[in-house]
Amino acid sequence: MSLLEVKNLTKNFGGLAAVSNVSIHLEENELVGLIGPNGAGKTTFFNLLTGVYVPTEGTIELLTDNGMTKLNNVKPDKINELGLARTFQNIRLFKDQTVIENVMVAMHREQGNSVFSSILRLAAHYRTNAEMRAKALELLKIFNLDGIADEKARNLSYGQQRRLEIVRALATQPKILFLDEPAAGMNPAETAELTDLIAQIREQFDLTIVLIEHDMSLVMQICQRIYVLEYGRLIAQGTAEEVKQNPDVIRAYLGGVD
Ligand SMILES: Nc1ncnc2c1ncn2[C@@H]1O[C@H](COP(=O)(O)OP(=O)(O)OP(=O)(O)O)[C@@H](O)[C@H]1O
Repeated sequence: MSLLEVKNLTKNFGGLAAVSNVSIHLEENELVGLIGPNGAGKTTFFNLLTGVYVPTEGTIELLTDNGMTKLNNVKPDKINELGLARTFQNIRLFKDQTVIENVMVAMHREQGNSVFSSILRLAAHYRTNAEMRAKALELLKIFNLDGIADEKARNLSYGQQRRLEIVRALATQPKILFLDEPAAGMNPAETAELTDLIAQIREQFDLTIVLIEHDMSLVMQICQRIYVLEYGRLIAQGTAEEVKQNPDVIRAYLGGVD
């Protein structure tokens, strides 16, 4: 059984099929790339898997303690609780809160929707605020952000803000992490550092990671499998080598759409 099974997923916006009949599977602890020209449907696909959009057709099923559980129609908060976390193409931080506050808010979210139950569970989980802070600092350290934990998020460099977004997603203790263009706007040195970090957190947290990325070298370097979308349809899948040589992929990219 796969960790996540997506079958014949379709999302129509009026007459436009942004995602059309796409089937994929994700296994435990793998790093998978999702690529394709601009407008191919990559972000829409993430939005479907994380509950932002309800699919027009098809099914999304996650392996949980109760077997395969259907995620169609499940709200984003609940999906997050079930173990799916994501970052966004446009950075979404609480800019006027500090770096560590941004992480601690995300840790709260991990505990559920109801404030009351969240407080009870939090109390059991992290007995003190200090304990929670220590946990947040541990995560920040991995991303070399612990030294600026008390800085306002808005004062961080672009690359640091992108890394903080990943820490926030990790703070919800996901099984699957969806990263939407994590290296966008980064310089080559920052991108190389991020590439290593993504590979490292997969190991360390036993995660499955799905990556949308325009930086092909990043995708080709670290992804074990790659899915390619074009005009909402899945046109290829396989290893980096297989995908690179696929005539449909070459045509899609040389077609000048991207
Ligand atoms: N909420 C929406 N309403 C209408 N059309 C939408 C909506 N969201 C996306 N689309 C359209 O669906 C198609 C796929 O968009 P999407 O953003 O998923 O592509 P993408 O592969 O992530 O592109 P990019 O690489 O540019 O981020 C595009 O034609 C887009 O204009």
